[in-house]
Amino acid sequence: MPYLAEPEFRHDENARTGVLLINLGTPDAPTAKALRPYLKEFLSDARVIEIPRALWWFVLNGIILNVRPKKSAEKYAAVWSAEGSPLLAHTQKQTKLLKSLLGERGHGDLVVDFAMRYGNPSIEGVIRKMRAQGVDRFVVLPLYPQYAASSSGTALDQVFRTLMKLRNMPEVRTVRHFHDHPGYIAALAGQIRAHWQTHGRPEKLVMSFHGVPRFTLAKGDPYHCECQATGRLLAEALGLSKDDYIVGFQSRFGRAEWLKPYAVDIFRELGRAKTRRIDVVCPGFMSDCLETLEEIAIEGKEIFLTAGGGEYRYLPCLNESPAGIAALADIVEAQLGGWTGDNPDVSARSARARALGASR
Ligand SMILES: C=CC1=C(C)c2cc3[nH]c(cc4nc(cc5[nH]c(cc1n2)c(C)c5CCC(=O)O)C(CCC(=O)O)=C4C)c(C)c3C=C
Ligand SMILES: [Fe+2]
Ligand SMILES: [Fe+2]
Repeated sequence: MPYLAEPEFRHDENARTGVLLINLGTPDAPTAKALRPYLKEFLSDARVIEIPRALWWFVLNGIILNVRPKKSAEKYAAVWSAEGSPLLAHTQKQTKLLKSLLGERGHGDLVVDFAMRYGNPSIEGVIRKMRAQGVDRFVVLPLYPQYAASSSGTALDQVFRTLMKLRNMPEVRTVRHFHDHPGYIAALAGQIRAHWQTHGRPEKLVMSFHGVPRFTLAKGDPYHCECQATGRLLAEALGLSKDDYIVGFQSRFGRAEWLKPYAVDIFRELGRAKTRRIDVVCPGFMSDCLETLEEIAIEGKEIFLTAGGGEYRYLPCLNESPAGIAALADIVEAQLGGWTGDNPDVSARSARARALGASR
């Protein structure tokens, strides 16, 4: 087995705990040239595209990678900022803020970092970096509130693939979802309530989640149910009745049926019904990204207004909001049980080593 190079084992070092946040990843630039390798890595993942590999290889390499990079690059260019990709910029800031909040809560010894499932910084690269900093206990937190095999599942796969290459296996705790976490729901509700205090309430609140192929539901993926649960809990927190809100699914890819109702159909139908105002939130995304800023804030608005709708307001994701960061800190803290302070094994070992040294 070809192991990765690791620091030499030391008797006298305490275990260090690391928090590894994982997000999806994003191209290095909003250009077709940068999109191609990013899409190739993403769409070659068997957790994402579940059709026979040989057939998919021809479709991906023969059609998709010749057409999609240019089209997607134009969309990315519409949301790219001076800080680069919004997804990357938000994830970087969230990591910093989380580290500082955990420090304020007495966990200043934690190593906190982030990696991307596709593109840079890679999961393997960041795990190696954290190992070099002495981390041998990992809390892994994919930044997806709802579990899907195609998001959280594949992020964890990549962590485990990396661990397979380590001789000295670290301890690992993984967070598979937080779709019903009270802090997360309260953070979402607080942000929406604050918006309504200033701008009044809409006729309908649309909660748009990233879609997945419909067949994954029948095959046991909990994603659909977790999105519905988040929607219900958020509506309860806001005191909404069934008629006040609707849950939909966006970002359909390919021709297969995906989870319904499709967000685009909701926008069109609410527009046709001359809805006075809709507010749109994307609770499944912890950060604004291409899917929220382009597909929902720009395209969705156009569909609604063109169909005859009145006012369309897109409300940002949690991003750097203090309540969102506090929810992440709560989730991490819940995983730290027994992992903080000195490792008794190591303390005993180093005391023995010191005693031995003194007696020589
Ligand atoms: C929120 C969780 C996500 C799930 C579940 C998910 C499933 C999924 N996605 C695709 C295809 C694409 N998604 C793309 C972008 C994208 N997807 C998510 C999140 C989930 N995807 C995010 C956060 C982003 C934005 C990344 C960014 O850089 O801002 C893209 C790339 C863009 C494009 O060309 O449209 C593709 C492709 C599938 C097929 C899938 C489930 C099967
Ligand atoms: Fe996606
Ligand atoms: Fe999209």
